[in-house]
Order: sequence, then structure tokens, then C-alpha cells
Amino acid sequence: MPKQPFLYFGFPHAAEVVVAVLTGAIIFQIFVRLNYARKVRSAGNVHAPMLGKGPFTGLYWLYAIGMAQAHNRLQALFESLYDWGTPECPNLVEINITGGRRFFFTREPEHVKTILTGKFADYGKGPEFHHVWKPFLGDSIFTTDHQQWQKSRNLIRPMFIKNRVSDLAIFERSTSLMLKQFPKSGQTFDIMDYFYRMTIDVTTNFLLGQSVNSLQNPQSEFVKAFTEVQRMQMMLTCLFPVQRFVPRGRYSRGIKVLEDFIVPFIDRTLALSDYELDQVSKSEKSFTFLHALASYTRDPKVIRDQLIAVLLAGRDTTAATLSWTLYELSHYPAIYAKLRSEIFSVVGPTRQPTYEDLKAMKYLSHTLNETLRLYPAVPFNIRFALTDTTLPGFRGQPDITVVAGDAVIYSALVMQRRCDIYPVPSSEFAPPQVFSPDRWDHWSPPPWTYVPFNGGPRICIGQNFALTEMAYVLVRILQRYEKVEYRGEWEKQFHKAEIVGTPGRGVPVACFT
Ligand code: HEM
Repeated sequence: MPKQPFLYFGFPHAAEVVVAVLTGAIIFQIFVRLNYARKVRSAGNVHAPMLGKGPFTGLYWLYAIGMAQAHNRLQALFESLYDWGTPECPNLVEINITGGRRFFFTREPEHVKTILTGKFADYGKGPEFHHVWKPFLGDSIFTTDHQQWQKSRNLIRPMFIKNRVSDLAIFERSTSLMLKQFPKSGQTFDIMDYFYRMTIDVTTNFLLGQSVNSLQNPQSEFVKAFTEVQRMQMMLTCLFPVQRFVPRGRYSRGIKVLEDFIVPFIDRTLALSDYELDQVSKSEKSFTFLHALASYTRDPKVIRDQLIAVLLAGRDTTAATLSWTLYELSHYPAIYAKLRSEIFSVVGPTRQPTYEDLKAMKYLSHTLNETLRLYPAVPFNIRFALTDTTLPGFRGQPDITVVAGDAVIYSALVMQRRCDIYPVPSSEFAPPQVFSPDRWDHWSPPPWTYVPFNGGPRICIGQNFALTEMAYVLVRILQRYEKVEYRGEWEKQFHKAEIVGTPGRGVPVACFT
């Protein structure tokens, strides 16, 4: 039989198809890279140190980041990236993985300031972030920019004014329930598990007027789905360049569970007439975040998106911060005793604190500040360039060129642990890696070196709510327990970064009355 010529007009062999596809892909890659390089050249062409230039080093880094996320080593990986820094640019590195976009990684306060305020309009969540997060958070405050974001912010802001936050009944209800469920004095238990259940109860109560009751029903399907969706969302974000290939079955099913719980509340509220809604809003007791939203918009999708966004923002952040606080306090009995004595001096051993009491307790706020310094609840964050722009160069060096579509990943966790941004340790100032609320007595962080709540126009809208809730819970725990003992291997604790950074081993403790 005559040999088939390579080119013929019949059905192609599989090998020919593979060769054709690969050739096409390579030509396309070359085109994308050349086109992108031209854009960067015409915008200024100043680069940060590169982690790698070719597509294969890009793939290596993608793999490294995915593995670090899966094995809870993101912090170490991020710190190691700056080994590629240079004396001219020590705190910023870049990589181009897919050819048409660079990812910058920074731990520089000046860069954080630039993207969050100085050039706020140039950086945002961007269409890419919106696309990846849309199934979960829709068009909410978290996923949008410009006018759309501003509209969400205006919608949500009234719910965080002081006289709403200073109503502490909602915190007392869940805290007292939680304390009732703590095991007997001296018994070991994971206090983190209680914090996660308590804060989802507080937040659903605040949002919907009814809690998911996870303190009483730990196996709640809603809670499991919420955790799973967040885990997958973080994975999709880390694997952003190839996220479309990640299977999403559990992610979509989890979102459906969340919606099945929330939508009936929305439907019931939207069934109220304007008059009925107005009556509810006059009653302090039954008025909720959902009612507030419904009095501004009747669009169920807008309401669903904002509710899930605030639920995400409000629950794990506070639970994780409380967990880290107890992790540290259980290791430092002297700090625990000092905090307890401040609490006793203001509210005594049993009285419920008022909003003003909480704000008057300096050492309590130092303790929370110090926890958020070492363990900022949102450890990694991202912004996309919405236009061609720059990041400031290091100490008189030229500004770094950033073109529209590039991404800047900044880490409050890594930045806030940089020893060189702190005073030299002394008898007044403990080494920065040590938990020491006392340092806040005579020190405050230089601007933009401490950003657990972000800064600028997109600063956390729930900051006061969060600080009030966490202070309240701590006061009630310390009023009741004379000491808290750590019951795990304290040094073996590790930082587990999903969207929020939590203690990877839980927080096993025993509380003593
Ligand atoms: C320890 C507690 C908390 C910390 C450390 C924290 C931190 C943050 C951070 C870093 C951001 C910026 C996120 C971004 O760039 O996309 C943020 C945004 C936000 N936070 Fe918080 N948060 C906390 C608690 C809360 C609570 C309790 C609520 C509400 C109940 C809340 C509501 C929000 C909202 C709505 C935004 C979006 C603001 C915007 O984009 O304009 N947060 N938070």
C-alpha cells in the first residue's frame, strides 16, 4: 500500500492534530507575549525583579503557589519570593505566567498606600476578579468597582452607624449561649470551633433576624456548605490563570445550599408592603440588615449578593481573630491576668459591658490590635490595574510600569511581619514576632505598615462592628475564667490561609473558673 503523504485531504491522524494544535498554541503564545511586551515598553518598561520569564517557569510558580495553598505554606512561599528582590527593588517581584499579564507580589507599605488611596481609581477588583467570584458573591460590594461598588457601599453603610453597632444584645445572646456550652472547668476543648459557630450565629442574626443556630446544631448543612465554598473560592483565586479547568461540582452545590437557606428570608421580606416595612424599621427589635436592604431595593438578586458578601466578611474574620487571641493569651498568663484585671476594674466579674465600657478598656484594644498585627484576618489580597499606571519605585528608583490587566497581590500578613519596619527591640519594645499588647502603650505603627482592615475608600465597613463584637466576647470569657491553659503543642501551630487566615490546628484549651 502506498505511504500516506503528510498532507492530504482525508481525515487527519491524531498525531497530526496534536502537532497542529501545539504549533497553533506556540504561535499564539508568541503573539500574546510580543503584544504584551510592546504594551509594557510603550507604557515605560520599568520592571520589578522577575521570578521567571518563560512559560515553563510560569507554570512552575503556578504549581508552587497551588501546592503552598494546599499545604498551608502560603506565608513561607510569599516570604521566599523576595529572595529574588534586588537592592534597588527589594520588596516587589513580578511574574508573567500566561504571557498577557504580570502578577506583582509586594510587601511594601508605599505600594499598599498607592493601590488603596493614592491611585485608588487605577486599581480595583477588575473584571477578572468579578468573573471568578461572581457565582458566590454576585455583583456585591466585594466584587465590583467604581459606581457599582459605590452604590453597594452606600446601601450597606447605614447598617454600620454607631447606634446600630452599639446595640450589644445580639452579642450577649450568642456569647452567653456559647459560654453555657463550654465544657466543665479544666476540661480540654477546641475553643476555635465554638468561635466559628458563635460568629455565624451572630452574623446571620444580624443579617436576617434569625440565626442558623450552629451553636446548638454543629452539623448544620449551611455551615458545612459555607466552609466548602470558601475553600474552593480560594483555590480558584490562587489558580486564577487556569481556574476554568478546576472542577466546580461541590462549589456549585454549596452555593445552592446557601441560597436555599437565604432566599426564603428574602422572599418573606419582599412580600411586606412599603407600609409594613416602614413599621418594622421603626421597631429596633425586629429590624434587620435585610429589612434595611429591602427598604432601598426590591431586587432579590441585589439583596442576595449583599447578604452573602456581608456574611462572608463578618463571620470568619472575627472567629479567626478571636481564635488567635485565645491562642496567644493561653500562652502568656501574665498578659491574661493584666487584661482580666482591666476588665474587672471597669465592669467587675459579672456585669454586662456597655459599648462605652468596651471603648474605655485600653489594654483590651491593645490586645486585639496586637492579634491583628500578627494575624491579620485577610492575609492576602489582590487588585487589578484598571488602566496603565505605576507603583512607586524604591527610594528614588524609577516607578515600576504596570499595564491594564496586571495584578498586584499584597499581603498584610507578610508585610506586618517585616522586622525592618519596627523599632529595634528593647526593654520597651518586644521583638516584632512576639505577641506583646504592651507595645501599643507607647508605639503606633507608621502609616500603611498596619492594615488589617485595609485603608482608603474601601476600608472595612464592619471594622467597628468587628472590634465591638470581639471585645464583648473577650470580656465575657475573661470575666468568667480565671485562667486559660493551652492544651496542644503550642509551637506546632501553623497559619492556614483560606480567604481568612486561621490556626491550622484549632485552639485546644482548658478554661478554669
Ligand atoms: C477582624 C475582623 C475583620 C477584619 C480583619 C476585616 C478586614 C477587612 C478587609 C481587609 C477588607 C478589605 C477586603 C478587600 O480588599 O476586598 C474588608 C472589607 C469589608 N469588610 Fe471587613 N473585616 C472584619 C470584619 C468585618 C465584619 C464583622 C463585617 C460586617 C459585619 C465586615 C464587612 C466588610 C465589608 C462589607 C467589606 C467590603 C468593603 C468595601 O469593599 O467597600 N468586616 N474587611
